[in-house]
Amino acid sequence: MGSYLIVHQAPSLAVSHENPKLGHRSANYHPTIWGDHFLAYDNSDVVKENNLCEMEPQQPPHEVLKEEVRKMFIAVPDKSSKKLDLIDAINRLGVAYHFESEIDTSLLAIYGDYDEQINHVAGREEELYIVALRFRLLRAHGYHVSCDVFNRFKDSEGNFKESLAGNIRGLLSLYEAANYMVRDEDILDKALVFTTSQLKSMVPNLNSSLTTQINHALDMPIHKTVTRIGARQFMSLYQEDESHDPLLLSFAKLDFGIIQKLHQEELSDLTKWWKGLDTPNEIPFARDRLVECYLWSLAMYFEPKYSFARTTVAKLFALTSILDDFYDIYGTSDQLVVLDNAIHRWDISCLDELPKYMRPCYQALLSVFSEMEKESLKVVGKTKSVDFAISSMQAISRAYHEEASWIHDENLPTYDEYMKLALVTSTYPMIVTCSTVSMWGIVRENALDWVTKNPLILRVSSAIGRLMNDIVSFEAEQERGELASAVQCYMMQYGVSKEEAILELEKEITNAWKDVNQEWLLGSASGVSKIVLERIFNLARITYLTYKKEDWYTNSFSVTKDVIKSVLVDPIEM
Ligand SMILES: CC(C)=CCC/C(C)=C/COP(=O)(O)OP(=O)(O)O
Repeated sequence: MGSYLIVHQAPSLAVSHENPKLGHRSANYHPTIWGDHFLAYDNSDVVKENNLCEMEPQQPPHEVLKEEVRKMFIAVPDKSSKKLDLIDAINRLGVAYHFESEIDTSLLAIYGDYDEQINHVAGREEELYIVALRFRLLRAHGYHVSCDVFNRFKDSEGNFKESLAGNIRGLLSLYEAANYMVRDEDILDKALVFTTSQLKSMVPNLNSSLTTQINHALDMPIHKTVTRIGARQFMSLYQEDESHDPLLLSFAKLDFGIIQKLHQEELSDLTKWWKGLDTPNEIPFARDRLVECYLWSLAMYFEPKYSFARTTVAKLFALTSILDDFYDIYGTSDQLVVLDNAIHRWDISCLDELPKYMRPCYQALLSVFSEMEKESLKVVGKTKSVDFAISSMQAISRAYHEEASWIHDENLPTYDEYMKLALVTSTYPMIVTCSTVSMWGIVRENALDWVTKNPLILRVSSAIGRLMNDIVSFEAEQERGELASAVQCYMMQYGVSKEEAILELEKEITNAWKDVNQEWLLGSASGVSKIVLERIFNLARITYLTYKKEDWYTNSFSVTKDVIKSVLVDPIEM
């Protein structure tokens, strides 16, 4: 396998202004660090979705192990705390998708007994772990259980009992549970502050394994973790835990390896497609980030049955990233008018009107949606839904174009004006619409009606994306003439400093997560497609990883590289 690190260090992102007023600027983005790496994966030995029984020769068959895990799951009574541990491990190891109905049945029973079980608990410190775990698993699966269960761990002054201080397991469990808070749950706000400070203060005195575990949790709570990335990391922790189940671990590793091969094959095909666009030569000023885009799409859905949606959405992320660079960086005002019109006419005959450098991207865009039509015709016998997907792409183009006019006119909109467009250019409404259409046959038609109404969970996760992105990238964008950002517009509208603006926007992000949690619970209870809700949730998760410190999408020399390596390159050791 060839080396994937073509470029060994991040070049500066200094901007070159050929003509800042009219466009044709460049942000000097570094080239792809993956090159043709994924082309090298040989497709012939890939185990496909319908052939998951194939395995490494010395391993027990995948299906046999799966049935053993199923038996083990059924053998543990729902009333036992061991069941909660097992559900948690299965979830965190990334194999819950094999046991959905078993987990649902158990959690329904656990939910049925919730009040009774809680009444049995006297609030002893050692019970904090299990109370918090039960709460977390039920909320994660859509049950709106009450946070009053944590009252019993408070002292007469309403603070968490000091005696909980040494209870690492309980504190970690409460910390993870508190991340599922919705608005007006003061006790969970307090729990998060209390557990965070307690855990941080313990770190210097703990052994290295516990330190890793705590630092890891503080950095990335389970709730905000992308399943596939979390699974890879959790496997090592689980293996070190003396009470781990070797059979479950073997199954999880085997499953991870099989799916990794499928992902490598998909990336190999995508790389061939991407090479057809010849981005390094045709559009050298644009970000060449196919693999990073695939990671985003993989974060939304890793399971084999979503292969078509996953690859389609990866293509859309990659093409949208190029469009963003046309509008933000390189296109002149006149060229952008032609581009936006062509996207609105959605007709291959527009090709000749476009500047040469825009043509491959336009052509590829139209053909991705044609593939979507073909698939839709094949799966449900009609293509109407693809019109909604096209409209969502046209809406992004229009919004990008309006944003570009702010750049060219050196105009700073108010925060409210800015956010109206910026929620569209976050890409989430388009991605979720196209994703829903690409999952045809797996989701029901009314899911698309719901998505096109731009429900609250979609609006707030778009806000998380937009605000997190802007907080880490507004200064670099400003240097190259993109004045409008959430931070800048907020400062202007409210007459506050940069620091104050960022603080306020961070509060908005915290509240947005509470709304995502609330809408997850409400949506689950009111019959909204869980499959679609989960995609939106997962978008918020990959956003959190990508933008929590810097723009790790644009800069591939970052955690993104390590994550891609761990999920898509490094084989799993059995
Ligand atoms: C993986 C993803 C999210 C791909 C979609 C393309 C995109 C909009 C990336 C973010 O770029 P940016 O930070 O330059 O966005 P903006 O210009 O909207 O701030």
